[in-house]
Amino acid sequence: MTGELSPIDKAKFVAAKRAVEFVEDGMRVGLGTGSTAAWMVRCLGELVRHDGLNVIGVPTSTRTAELARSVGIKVVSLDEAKWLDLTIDGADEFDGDLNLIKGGGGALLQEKIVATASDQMVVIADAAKAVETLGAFPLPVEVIPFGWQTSKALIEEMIGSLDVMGYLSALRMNGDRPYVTEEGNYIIDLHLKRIGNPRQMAMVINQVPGVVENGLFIDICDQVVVGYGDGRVETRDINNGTVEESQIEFVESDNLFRDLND
Ligand SMILES: O=C(CO)[C@H](O)[C@H](O)COP(=O)(O)O
Repeated sequence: MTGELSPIDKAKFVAAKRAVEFVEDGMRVGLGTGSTAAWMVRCLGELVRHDGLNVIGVPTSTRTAELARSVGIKVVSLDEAKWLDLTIDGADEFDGDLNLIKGGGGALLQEKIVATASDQMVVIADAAKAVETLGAFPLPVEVIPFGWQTSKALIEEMIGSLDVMGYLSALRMNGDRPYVTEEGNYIIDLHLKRIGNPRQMAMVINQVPGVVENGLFIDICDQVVVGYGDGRVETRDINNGTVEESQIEFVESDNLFRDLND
């Protein structure tokens, strides 16, 4: 079964497997969205079903909620949980300060709210997500549909004076229609190539009327667990500056390795 996994899936899987070691009995856990987070939900489900781990999950999207329920994790809303011990989520990019770009999967708003409501955020990623400077991945900005073209023009105007290499922006599409988030909003992807000052960028973008949130996660992430295709895992901790290395074994399991296309 594991022979069917690509190196990138193996990297995502081992990062996820290591990250669920952070989950303790009785915790309320934010469950991220995306292909790496889906591995984490499956790994957590295994611990719930086979080891009797008692956790409550707060999902960041409908697809994560469905997956979590299907693997046996009890799911509640953030308002029911109120505060979380830990959130584990993927990212599109992370830098040396563990600042992130998120939202490639369109769930940035719920992801940011859930991560911010957590004592600890652990990001899981394959090594290709590590960058020196954020911005090669287009920065998603969630805007309300009303007047979105005006918001887009204002964003371009405001970020034009910041430390970036380009400021092309594009409305995210789903076929021939705008992509619509779970909150009914649109996403504008900013092709900046390089974000010299992510903190300033995040603040400036959120000043534009119509902007709901942007995909820059500044000072939110505590640890990044980086997976490699050969099973190696590095856990980088921003609070104590440590990098811990470990090796994760692939354990064949029909439950874990199904739905690879999630
Ligand atoms: O921010 C996200 C979804 O909004 C994802 O975490 C991000 O896009 C990474 O996804 P993947 O693990 O599939 O590469």
